[in-house]
Amino acid sequence: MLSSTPGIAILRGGFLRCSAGTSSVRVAGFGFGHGEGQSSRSSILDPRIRFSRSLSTLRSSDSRQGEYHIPSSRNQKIRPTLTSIDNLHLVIRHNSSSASSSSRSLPKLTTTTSSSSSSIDSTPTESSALTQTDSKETSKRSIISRITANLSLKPVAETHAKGTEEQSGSSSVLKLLELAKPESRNLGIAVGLLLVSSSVSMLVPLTIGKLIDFFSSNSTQFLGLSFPVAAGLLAVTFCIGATANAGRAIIMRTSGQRIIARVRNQAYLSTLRQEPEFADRSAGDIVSRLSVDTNILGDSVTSNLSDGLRALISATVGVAAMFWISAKLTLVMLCVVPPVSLGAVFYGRYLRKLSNLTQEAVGEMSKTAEEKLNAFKTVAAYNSQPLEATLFSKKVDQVFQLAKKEALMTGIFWGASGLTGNLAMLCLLGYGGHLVSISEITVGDLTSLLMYSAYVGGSVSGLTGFFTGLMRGVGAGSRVFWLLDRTSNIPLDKGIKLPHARNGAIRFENVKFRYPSRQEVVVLKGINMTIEPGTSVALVGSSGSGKSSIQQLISRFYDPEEGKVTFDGTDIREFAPESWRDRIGVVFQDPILFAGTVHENIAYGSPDATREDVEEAARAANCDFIWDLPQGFDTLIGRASLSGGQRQRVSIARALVRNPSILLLDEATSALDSTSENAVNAAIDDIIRQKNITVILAAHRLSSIARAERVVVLENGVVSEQGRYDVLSRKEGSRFRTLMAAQLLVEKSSAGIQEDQPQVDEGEADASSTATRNR
Ligand SMILES: Nc1ncnc2c1ncn2[C@@H]1O[C@H](COP(=O)(O)OP(=O)(O)OP(=O)(O)O)[C@@H](O)[C@H]1O
Repeated sequence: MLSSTPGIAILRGGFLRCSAGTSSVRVAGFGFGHGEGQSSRSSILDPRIRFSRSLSTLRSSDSRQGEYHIPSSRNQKIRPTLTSIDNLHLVIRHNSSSASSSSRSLPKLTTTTSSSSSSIDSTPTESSALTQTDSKETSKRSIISRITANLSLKPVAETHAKGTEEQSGSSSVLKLLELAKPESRNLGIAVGLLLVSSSVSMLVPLTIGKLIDFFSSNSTQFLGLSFPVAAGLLAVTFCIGATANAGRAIIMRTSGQRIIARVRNQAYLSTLRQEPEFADRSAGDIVSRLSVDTNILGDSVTSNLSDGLRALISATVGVAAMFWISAKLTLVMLCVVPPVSLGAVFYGRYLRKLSNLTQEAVGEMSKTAEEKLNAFKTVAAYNSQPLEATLFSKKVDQVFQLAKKEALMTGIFWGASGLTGNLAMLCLLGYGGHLVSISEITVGDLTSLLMYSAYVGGSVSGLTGFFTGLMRGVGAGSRVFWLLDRTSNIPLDKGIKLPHARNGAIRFENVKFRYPSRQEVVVLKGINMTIEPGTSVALVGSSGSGKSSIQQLISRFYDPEEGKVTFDGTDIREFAPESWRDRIGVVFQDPILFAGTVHENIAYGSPDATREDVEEAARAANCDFIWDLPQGFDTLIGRASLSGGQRQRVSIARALVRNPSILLLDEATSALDSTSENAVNAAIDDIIRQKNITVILAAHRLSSIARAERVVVLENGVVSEQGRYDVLSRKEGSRFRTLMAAQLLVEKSSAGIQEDQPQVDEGEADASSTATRNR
């Protein structure tokens, strides 16, 4: 079942077949992200790479003997070569239950000896589920369900299987059709109208041929009727055709737009439910998927489908009519179809590939522009316009190069198919003229044939356009579906609901963490600390020591790589993130305001907050300035229409209005002047004194740190010291004193030398300021 050789693990037996000669997988060097959701396209498609990634995770996260379940959908032959693990005891089991889905859940580590596996990534069980409903969660859920219900769509997770990488062509076509399903009634009507309008337009060549024969003969009958009656009937028929055509176009376009709207809403909802890291990494690309790709996709399932159907009907009816007029001539014409169709298939495939590349390049371009436009003032202040223009133009050039390739291919294809069509027409004229001269067909028949062949030619090129459009839609679809199908690494609604009444200590137990996007840096190397409910803790440490990271782990924007964060004794991974985050108020270092009124900004995330609640929170956060604004709380503000300090205070009010039981303040007073800082600190003091909110503040300033009951000093990824502020600041040689030396000195000198102030020697102050300069 397993083989354990220093450096090499060979898998065989009933778990995972292996054989010599299959390609080996080097574990070292694969920089995969933490968790399944970070996998690249190839890693999902290629089980060997999934396998290697899993091993690399195992290597980095657990050096104990362990049984490691690797989800694999194929019974693959694998011979992995472990380049840097010695004496690894490995059991690899082909797990049929996980094989059925392309699971993205974090892999589990279980002990080999225990039959009842003790999972590190424990999944919440039904028995531990708490039934108390949270009204805020319910209202949020109802908003989401309203969005999806209005669009007659099931929630993302139900509609699609678990996240897959970008779709293959056939599955995208199926999904494309699935998308059009809710519109099937409308589309059915449109197809009916299309049949009517196409049939009517196919009457035109026949009528013209008959007209020529009618006028070139002495007959009094046209189409078996008197000329005026026949002409009147034809006019009515053409009117019906025109009405049907208009109806078809209206219905098709409206359905298309409805499909686009539905996909956009779904894709955006799916994006919002991803873990923050995902959006940080690919915001520009997501915007491009939501705007450009959805448009292409919508066009593909409606206008393109409609044009394709019309072309198909025209071609079929046209060919039938041609056969009816002259089978010989028609056969001559049809010689052209196979080469054109073959060309269309190759061209369509090429176009699909190109379309994917183009959309990716457009995504990159949008990302670049978006990033720089968001930092417009920085660009202007550093006169970086030329540099930015150059960077953007490089991205534009990538799009242009791809468009050029497409233009070249399109030109060649259409030129060649046009030439083939014209040559066929010449053959038709020559051979048809001969048939007229031997009276096998009339001039009118030849005219009708010529017209039908032009119609059929047009239809064939329409079908080609349909095929290439479909391929383009499939390309765009795979990008949109990828977004729709992606399952978050931290699914918002998975887990138990946390009742508001429940409170307890937050405990970090040997927490190790690194950012998925920067695997080489271990930010937290084993954090252990306990924060009792209703107490306040200041996280102190040099810049980059991990203060914000700790707060992000508490918010569950990320999960630890090892160890756990518990609340009231329960791993916070067991709580549904939505329900857990409802307990938390966060004030970020760089608070963001949205376009809207001050009231809306403070009530953001608390839809039930009344004006009184908002005003109370604003008062507590010392937002006096709001009352002086022209329209008070109804004043419209935007991203940057308040000062930094005002933004920070609004942000504190936003956190307080949630009535949180945990308040995370990340440098919450860094943008405030000393008067405002004192006022906000006084507000924080009040909160701390009330003892019903656990306050965790990351701070550099002594004035903020001193408010907290306890100080936790972070150094080199671990807690190097913790204790009460007054104790640490007085303790000779404490890490805290060394870190704060410069500030303690300033404070001492500004306050005059007081007996009760901590004594800091010059050496410490120098060391600290030198360290700061060096950094
Ligand atoms: N999103 C991210 N992706 C990758 N690395 C990150 C990310 N955010 C922070 N880091 C890195 O993690 C480390 C800890 O950062 P963190 O923001 O937690 O420090 P901090 O103590 O809060 O710093 P500061 O006091 O300057 O705010 C730093 O080395 C930083 O570069």
